[in-house]
Amino acid sequence: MSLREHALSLFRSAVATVRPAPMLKRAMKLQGDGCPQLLVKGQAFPVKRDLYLVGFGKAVLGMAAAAEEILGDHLVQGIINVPLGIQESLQRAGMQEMLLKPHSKIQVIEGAKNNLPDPEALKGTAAIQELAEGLTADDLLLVLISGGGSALLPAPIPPILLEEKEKLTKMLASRGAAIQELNIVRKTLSLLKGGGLARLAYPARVVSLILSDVIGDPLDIIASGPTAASSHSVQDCLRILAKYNLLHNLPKSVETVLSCSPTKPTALEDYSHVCNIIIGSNTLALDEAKRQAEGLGYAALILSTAICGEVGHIATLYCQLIRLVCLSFAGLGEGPLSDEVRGNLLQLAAELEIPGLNLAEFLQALQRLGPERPVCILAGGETTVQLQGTGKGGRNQELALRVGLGLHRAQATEGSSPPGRCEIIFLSGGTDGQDGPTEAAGAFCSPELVDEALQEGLDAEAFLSNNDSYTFFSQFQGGRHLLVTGLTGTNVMDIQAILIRATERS
Ligand SMILES: Nc1ncnc2c1ncn2[C@@H]1O[C@H](COP(=O)(O)OP(=O)(O)OP(=O)(O)O)[C@@H](O)[C@H]1O
Ligand SMILES: O=C(O)[C@H](O)CO
Repeated sequence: MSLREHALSLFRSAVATVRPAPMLKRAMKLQGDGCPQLLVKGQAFPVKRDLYLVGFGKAVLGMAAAAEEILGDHLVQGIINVPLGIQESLQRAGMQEMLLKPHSKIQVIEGAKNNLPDPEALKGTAAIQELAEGLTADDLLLVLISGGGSALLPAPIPPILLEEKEKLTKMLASRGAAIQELNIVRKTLSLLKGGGLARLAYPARVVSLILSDVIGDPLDIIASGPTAASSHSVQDCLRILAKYNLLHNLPKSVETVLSCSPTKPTALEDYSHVCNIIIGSNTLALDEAKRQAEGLGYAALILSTAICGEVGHIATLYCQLIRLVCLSFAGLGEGPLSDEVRGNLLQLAAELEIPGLNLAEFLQALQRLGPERPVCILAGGETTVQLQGTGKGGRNQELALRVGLGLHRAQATEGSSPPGRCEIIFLSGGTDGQDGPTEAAGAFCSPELVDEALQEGLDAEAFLSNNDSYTFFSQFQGGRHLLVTGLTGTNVMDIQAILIRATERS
């Protein structure tokens, strides 16, 4: 198998492990007939009367199908908001287990085309809101939450219009706001986000099962925390709007809502009826990829599950890591050249502030690896892209193209192939199967990409400067380097795999 096939198979197995059905079945059970109890990760919740289900997010269809199977007749009614086209896409992909059965008690509403709130998602949200409002103290509400939930549960506080909120979030995203910042703003302007759904469902017991797509798994940020106490205030929102220079041209309606927002977050006591439980994350997916890589004969290391920061800086980080491995394969793991690369990497890591990353320790582990076995470096997280151009792309394709360009430049300055001649493949992909508003999940690259593209008349750098990575990869070698999986029905952020093996020296 080629490195590329290995990378693809690692990506696929990482995604398979966080598919909704196996994950939900591992996490939840219904126990006892007379007085049934819902058991979630060791916690018991008595089902006193009726059991309801709501959900929103890219992975929620499969989560709901698995939940309905577990809950059986105890489930009275459910409503879920899921991405537009997901049922057809999963059907086409033969992923029947992610679809609801024909006489399901769960109503499915599809919306949020291209991960943006729309009137369909608004309609679904109104139905969820009505269901939550009608619950009593003896009811239990199971809430299924996954990434993409923010766009699928829009409820702008009047008089804010949906289009106004959409425009503002789009502007924040395009100026490089991180998901934390984006969702702090969304929470402030929404009825159901920031714990609003849990408050509406009171006095019913609320149990939320959450598939995390945010670094560090923060309950109040994932899908904008509709069932979690928010630790943020209107001042945090104002600070973010000021940071991105948006404070001075806000719509009147947004100004009105901001001026009436409570200055303190809601008290924790208001959430004593709620239990939020993370059932899946990027870590779970990367652990599986590592296991698979080892099975394929690689010395595999996980760099971090919290990769974040500007895409260009992360590309540099990966290029330098690749260089270090190649130097080590060439027997130059110790010496001035490697020391220089290590110094650059530590400097970069200090600037990037990737949560929990101990790069010095990682580099030591890397140094201990010999050239006998191929090396696999795995990482996960979510980079940010500051859009400058008008092209089509996503952060994974942009990252792959930048890494390709970086490896090419390094070769050009060294005047030869990487020392010791290494075969290298880099893959970056979104576990949801959709990278930005494109049909691809991500892309592969290698150090040869830039030269090969030039032979086809494609200038990688020009595409990058227009944020047009998707167009580049679609045209280059007939789209061979695009990672196309279709919607996967799950979502635990992005995954990167770097595979390197030593080749014969020339
Ligand atoms: N032309 C482009 N080139 C590079 N990145 C882009 C481009 N257009 C959009 N993006 C990036 O794509 C991201 C939005 O993609 P997507 O809708 O997949 O978001 P997401 O973060 O996966 O959504 P969620 O977090 O809700 O699951 C943003 O980070 C945005 O900067
Ligand atoms: O929906 C959202 O807000 C993002 O996917 C983060 O969870």
